[in-house]
Amino acid sequence: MTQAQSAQKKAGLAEVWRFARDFWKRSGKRAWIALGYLLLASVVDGVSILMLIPLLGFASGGLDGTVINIPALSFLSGGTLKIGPALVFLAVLLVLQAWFQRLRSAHMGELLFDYVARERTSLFESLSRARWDVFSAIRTSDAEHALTTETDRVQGAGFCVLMLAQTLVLLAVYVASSFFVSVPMTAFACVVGVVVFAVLQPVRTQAMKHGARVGKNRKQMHGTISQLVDGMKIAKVLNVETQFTDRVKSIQAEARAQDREYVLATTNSTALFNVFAGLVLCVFVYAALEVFRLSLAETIVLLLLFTRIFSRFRELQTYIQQLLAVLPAVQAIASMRGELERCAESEEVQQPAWIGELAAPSVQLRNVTFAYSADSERAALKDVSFDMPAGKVTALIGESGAGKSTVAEILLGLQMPQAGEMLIGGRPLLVQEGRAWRNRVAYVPQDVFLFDDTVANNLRLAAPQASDEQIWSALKQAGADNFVRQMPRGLETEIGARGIRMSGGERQRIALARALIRKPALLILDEATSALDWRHQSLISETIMALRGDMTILTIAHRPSMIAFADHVVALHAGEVAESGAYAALTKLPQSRLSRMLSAESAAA
Ligand SMILES: Nc1ncnc2c1ncn2[C@@H]1O[C@H](COP(=O)(O)OP(=O)(O)OP(=O)(O)O)[C@@H](O)[C@H]1O
Repeated sequence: MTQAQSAQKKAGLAEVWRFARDFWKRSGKRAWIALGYLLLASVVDGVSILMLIPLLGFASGGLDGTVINIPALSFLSGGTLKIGPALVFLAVLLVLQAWFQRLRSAHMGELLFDYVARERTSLFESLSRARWDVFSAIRTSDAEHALTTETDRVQGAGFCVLMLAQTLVLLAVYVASSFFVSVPMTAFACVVGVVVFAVLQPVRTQAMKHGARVGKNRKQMHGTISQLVDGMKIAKVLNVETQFTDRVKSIQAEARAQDREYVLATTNSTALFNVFAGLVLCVFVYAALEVFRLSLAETIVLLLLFTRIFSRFRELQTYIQQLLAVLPAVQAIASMRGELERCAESEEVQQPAWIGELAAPSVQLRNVTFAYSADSERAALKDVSFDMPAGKVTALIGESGAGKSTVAEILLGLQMPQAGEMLIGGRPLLVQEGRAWRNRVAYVPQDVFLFDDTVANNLRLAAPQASDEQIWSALKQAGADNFVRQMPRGLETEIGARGIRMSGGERQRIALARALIRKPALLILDEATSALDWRHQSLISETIMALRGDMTILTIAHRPSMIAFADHVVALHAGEVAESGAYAALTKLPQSRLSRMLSAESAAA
């Protein structure tokens, strides 16, 4: 065995032990209760097998035969038993066994359910607590995969630990029972079981490797399939659905090849176990009858116990194998959670009085430099400084990739600049005040997110205490009240997957209403009206103009209609401020970026 193989073997079993200990500790007393019921059921099972000896004695010696040669059972009735009481006793044992097994299964089921629910919730909590820069670097499909498929595999790991505990208990009970019949024969069965278990070590090593490969493959499959489903409309338009199907087929074929390899290895191990068991059984019968001169009844019971002992060894192998195959999922989730926890935002929402009292503050960026990652070739924002006057509307313009959305993320406190600072009402915003600041900011992005829930609940996400009147008023401000009134159940209409489907423009108006209901100090509109027709755009423009003074507003837009009402304009170019000034002043300069943008738009119109 090479050094690497030996290290892997140790790592594998050490991981099994570590996970089992951790699982047991986390499951608390419920795991012990389940094990207690299991122990009771197993002891009853062991005794009922031993009961077969007197029963077989009756069968072979006639109904008056009563003497049994087992000291362990002599306490029952001084070593003698009649058929009637023996059968009643056996029946009671069977009922008890069934009842204990039922209690054990119920406890195990609840235990596993709670375990996986805790794992999933805690991973979700870690994701939701992570800093935005860390969260946004994770692919959506990877997060979904970890929260669904991988967490289900963790449940499988918990199940294997319970089954391993059960197998060990049963093994102990059967070994103890068969010791009462014949010590040497029991020792023989145990030695054979241990030897075969040891011989199958390479299969267990393979199981762990397979588990790691499966985790990687399934993550890739999940990511690709979710991308293909998202892109189905484009596939249809381009008439390339078959290419999509081919890609699914190819990742499926890869998964199939891996699974086949694993199934072959594991079924080989089971077959090997069974062949061994068959051969050893023959030797066993010969030794019992010819060497140890046991009675027929004792030999039959020993055989029964022997097959059970051997089956337990096979189960040990199977469950350890299965556990090793799912342990990579446990490790992947633990490392993802650890990573996220290290980058968690402070949970505490420090609510400094000055933020709570803000009405429509001035907002300034001072020499802000920001790069998405330390090794990125160029910074998304370079030494950016501009002012958003208190209670006024500032328009942020610039070509695609100029850095407008990055500015929005910094203003929202989601990203912290590597250099420079943001001043709110003249005060710098500290890292730990980011969450409190977001309570006072509303944001409407281009890609609107709405829950599959009622209209009212979508708005109450931003203001849980809002009354129906307040909701209607926000909808009216956003120009959404008319179409909501026409919906079958008004505010209580389900939207999204479970309810009616809305147009892009309608969704944007609901999202705007959700932002307005918060009565924020700063409102950020990031291409928020791109899907609206001119009539609704001008309606929203009027709403925004009316909000001037109540809040400070930043509008990121390409269309003149969403800029025309701005007091102040900032133009970005390649991450730098290229121009900044009053709207009226900039429009008077024919060479200003704003004038050129407006004239290009009107020429295109
Ligand atoms: N999550 C990210 N990770 C790495 N780079 C990013 C990320 N988001 C944006 N960038 C890069 O930062 C730069 C500025 O992007 P940003 O989205 O702020 O531009 P924008 O002006 O909003 O563009 P658009 O008008 O097309 O939305 C671009 O070069 C972009 O590639």
